[in-house]
Amino acid sequence: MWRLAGSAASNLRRARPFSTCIPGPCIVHKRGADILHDPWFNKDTGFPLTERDRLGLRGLLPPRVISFEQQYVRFMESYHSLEKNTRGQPEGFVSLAKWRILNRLHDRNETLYYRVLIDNIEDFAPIIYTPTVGLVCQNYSGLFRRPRGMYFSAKDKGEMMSMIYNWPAHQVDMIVLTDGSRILGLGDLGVQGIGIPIGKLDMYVAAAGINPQRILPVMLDVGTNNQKLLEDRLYLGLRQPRLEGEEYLSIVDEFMEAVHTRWPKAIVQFEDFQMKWAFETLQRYRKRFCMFNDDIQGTAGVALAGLLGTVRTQGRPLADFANQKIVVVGAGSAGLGVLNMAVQAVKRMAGADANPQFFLLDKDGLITKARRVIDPAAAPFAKAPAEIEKLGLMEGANLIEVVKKVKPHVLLGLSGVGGVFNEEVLKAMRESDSTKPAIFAMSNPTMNAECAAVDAFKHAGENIVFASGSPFKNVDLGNGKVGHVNQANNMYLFPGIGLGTLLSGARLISDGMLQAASECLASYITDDEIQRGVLYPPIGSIRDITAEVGAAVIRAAVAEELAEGHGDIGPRELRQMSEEETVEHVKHNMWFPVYSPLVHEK
Ligand SMILES: NC(=O)c1ccc[n+]([C@@H]2O[C@H](COP(=O)([O-])OP(=O)(O)OC[C@H]3O[C@@H](n4cnc5c(N)ncnc54)[C@H](O)[C@@H]3O)[C@@H](O)[C@H]2O)c1
Ligand SMILES: O=C(O)C[C@H](O)C(=O)O
Ligand SMILES: [Mg+2]
Repeated sequence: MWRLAGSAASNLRRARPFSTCIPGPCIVHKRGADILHDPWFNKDTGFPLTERDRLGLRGLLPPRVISFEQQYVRFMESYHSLEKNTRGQPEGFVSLAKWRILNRLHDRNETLYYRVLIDNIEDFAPIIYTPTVGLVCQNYSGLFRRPRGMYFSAKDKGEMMSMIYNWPAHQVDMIVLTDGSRILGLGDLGVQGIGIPIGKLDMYVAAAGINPQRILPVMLDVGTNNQKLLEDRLYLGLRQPRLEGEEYLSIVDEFMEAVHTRWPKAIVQFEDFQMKWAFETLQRYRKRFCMFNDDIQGTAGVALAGLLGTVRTQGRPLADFANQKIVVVGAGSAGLGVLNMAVQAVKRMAGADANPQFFLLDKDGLITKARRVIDPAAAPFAKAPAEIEKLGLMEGANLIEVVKKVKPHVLLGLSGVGGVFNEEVLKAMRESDSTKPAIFAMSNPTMNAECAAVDAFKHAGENIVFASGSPFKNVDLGNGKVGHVNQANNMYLFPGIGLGTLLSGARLISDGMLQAASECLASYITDDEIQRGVLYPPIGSIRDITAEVGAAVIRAAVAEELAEGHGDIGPRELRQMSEEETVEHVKHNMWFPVYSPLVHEK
């Protein structure tokens, strides 16, 4: 019987798996030192003596066998002493040191890595995901020690069909793909953007229980337009300007064909593509491949769930969403994705003729039909000049004017510009027509957030509802009152979208499946939580919420007759499952990190 000390022990106990599946033996095709160097199978000092004999490991490890639980405690102790030893150091330095220690474990022993990640997700998500992952991408070429995932470059044209077979796993379920052109709000980071697919897939394992042997982060390196990187002698990507037009698309086409040939049912999540390619590739592939764009579609679902929550915080019926005045700052892939989904929701609630009160701004101010050059994707949301003249506004009006004149219920930022919700803008939100004005500063990472949580409560008032894309601490409002900070991040949906699609066996991801995911997230929050300004569940319960979202996606796929089944479970069985049974089915299929007995096979 082992004993654990302090919080490491309680975390480990609290996070017992809800999955009942007992892992069977795992077949390995290697022996000896090769196993110790393979993070998928390595157990470090945790190999039992019988296994050491069976796998040719005797003598390659110190004699004492250390249990999984002891290894866990040991890691957490070294993590906590790192925290102690770096106290008072600059924030970026500390975050990178934490990322390094986690990354070393990731490279060495994935089972232990994912166990500590799942059990401590609240503390570790800000390290392996936003905001630290942004810093990691910015410094990737210098931090690089070992490769992770696959790199397809413009120089590999014509070779991808054979290259895809270089990946050692027989089966891949989930791929996250980027071309590095718009990494968070940090711009074009070229090959260094690979950190994002890695972080997203870590969330897939932690939140959705996707087996880490079946995930694949991919970088499509078509060059970079980041001059600083092109001049950096340590830069690890192609030192050439980005491919454009047909040349670019032919590279993405070739990659998608190669993936589809080897793993016809793998799901591809497009991540952090600059806007023009984000929309173009979504349109190009969504009917042919099982894919989605997380920044357009995942973000939209999370934002819509939060927007519906804000209607509830005002004590109004959900149908009142059709009357909400929402100012969206940022007309890129994320902002337009949100508006598309929000308009669809209004039309469902108030009929096709409804005229949503949504206002869209980009770097040139309020977008109206009077604008000379307008992006086709933004055109449907451009206001008619006559309509806004009534409010005393005109084409290109700046943010402060718009907020003062519109008095919006919600101010939502997806601009990538840190601090654009300045003191004046936030103070103007005090005149909002809502009893509970909502401020969503959704841009990432932290320094690119439109405002910090503390400033939002200070300037816009204590009765606001606040959400940000990157985590902020709750705000102490004095007198025992707390301003709750929500994290409006697509991490609440993409893992469930991927897992639900996988288990449904659908060959494509429909709008209905995405809408079901968003509605499921929206309905997860109780009235009591809503009263406290809580719009999203705590990240500590992300595995639970992902199971619910996954089940909602499966049921939508079944209802639309897209579900073809997965493994032993066919479409008929899926159709016959009740709502609760579907959730149980999803939970049962979530991978959970424990050491499986290893059996060698040649
Ligand atoms: N919280 C989340 O889940 C989430 C999801 C996706 C994207 N994001 C964040 O949203 C941001 C934008 O992402 P994107 O893919 O839409 O980028 P994008 O480059 O496609 O779009 C950015 C938009 O912001 C506009 N903009 C720039 N400066 C502005 C200013 N001063 N005022 C008003 N608008 C301005 C641009 O004109 C453009 O329309 C990034 O920081 C990203 O990290 C967050
Ligand atoms: O990566 C995130 O944290 C969210 C989102 O996908 C983004 O691009 O900012
Ligand atoms: Mg993204």
